[in-house]
Amino acid sequence: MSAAHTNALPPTPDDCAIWDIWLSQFRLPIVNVNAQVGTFAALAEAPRTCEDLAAHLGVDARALAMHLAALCAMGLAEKRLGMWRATHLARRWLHPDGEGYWGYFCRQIDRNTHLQGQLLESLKTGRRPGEAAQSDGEFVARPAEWERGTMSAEAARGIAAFMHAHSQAPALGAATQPVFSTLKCLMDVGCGSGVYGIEIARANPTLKVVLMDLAEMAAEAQSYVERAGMGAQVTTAGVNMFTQEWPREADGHFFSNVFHDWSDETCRLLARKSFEALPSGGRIFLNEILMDDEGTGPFPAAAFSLLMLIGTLGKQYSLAEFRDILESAGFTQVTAERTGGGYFSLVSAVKP
Ligand SMILES: C[S@@+](CC[C@H](N)C(=O)[O-])C[C@H]1O[C@@H](n2cnc3c(N)ncnc32)[C@H](O)[C@@H]1O
Repeated sequence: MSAAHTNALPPTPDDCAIWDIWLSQFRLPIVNVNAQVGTFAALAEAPRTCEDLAAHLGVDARALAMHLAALCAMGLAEKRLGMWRATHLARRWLHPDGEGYWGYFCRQIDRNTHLQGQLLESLKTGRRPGEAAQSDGEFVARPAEWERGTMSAEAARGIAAFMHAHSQAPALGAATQPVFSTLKCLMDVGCGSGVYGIEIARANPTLKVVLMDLAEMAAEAQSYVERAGMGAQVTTAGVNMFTQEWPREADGHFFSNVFHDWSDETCRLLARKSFEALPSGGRIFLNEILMDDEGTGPFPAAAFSLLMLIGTLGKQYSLAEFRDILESAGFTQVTAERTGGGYFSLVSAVKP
């Protein structure tokens, strides 16, 4: 298709259908892994908290919480007053003693044994599948690159292309948010290809944008800036957000899909670093697919969270969890809105 033809297409920021397609690969393996560890049988016997259920099954409670959210979103578990139980569907069709137990069928029809194995291991251990799995799964190997604080130019190119695809629509959605017009300079921290900073700059011609990432990724983002013809407004900075001083000129810090890569403790550290570097009145933004407050879904957030479990040190957070993290650093006025960019929401808070 020619560029002219592509540009003539309506500029929709909605790519939810594509997300539904790729996240659907998690559905059957989640059911099979939970049948295997005994989740349905245990939740058919008695309602239990996530922690009690984890102890009963001998699995990791944090990982189990992510599975329960996905099972709830699929109609197989429900949460009432903090207690989880199997729904009538799961009691009838997924209890191993039930007449017409679907477990045998689902197990045999599931061809995605790779994902099944990764989900099972991480559910049992609470950690990413081991080194052997990391070498043969593309998206598993990639985050390990940035955790070392450095990467090859080739790895940066691959990660940027991967991220660019899944971030183009949500970047268009984020860019329409009026709050960015109130800022002078926005720093896109952990920018990847820079797609968010580029689109937000395009929508706000007086806004200066700094794309910040590890040196190799910042160099890669520079090529996206040049291709977009946005060099007059958008610059890049190679900075390790954990070990180096942050540039100080920005009155807004934007993180997309960055907090979800890290533990609660590391997110608190990032929030503190942002707070220190912002002026009074400055804003922090977290662009993420949010879990609901109860940890009961929705499915895209729960499945994406499981991808984080097997590939990173993080998970998808709820607004309640982000509020706690941001307030612990000193931020106030924590709010969130769906941007219209796919499933993403923009969390925003202010440094008093
Ligand atoms: C999941 S990607 C998100 C990219 C982009 N924000 C997006 O949503 O498309 C996480 C980004 O964080 C960056 N990152 C990881 N560790 C970093 C560090 N120590 N300093 C700066 N950036 C880092 C990675 O290089 C990567 O580009």
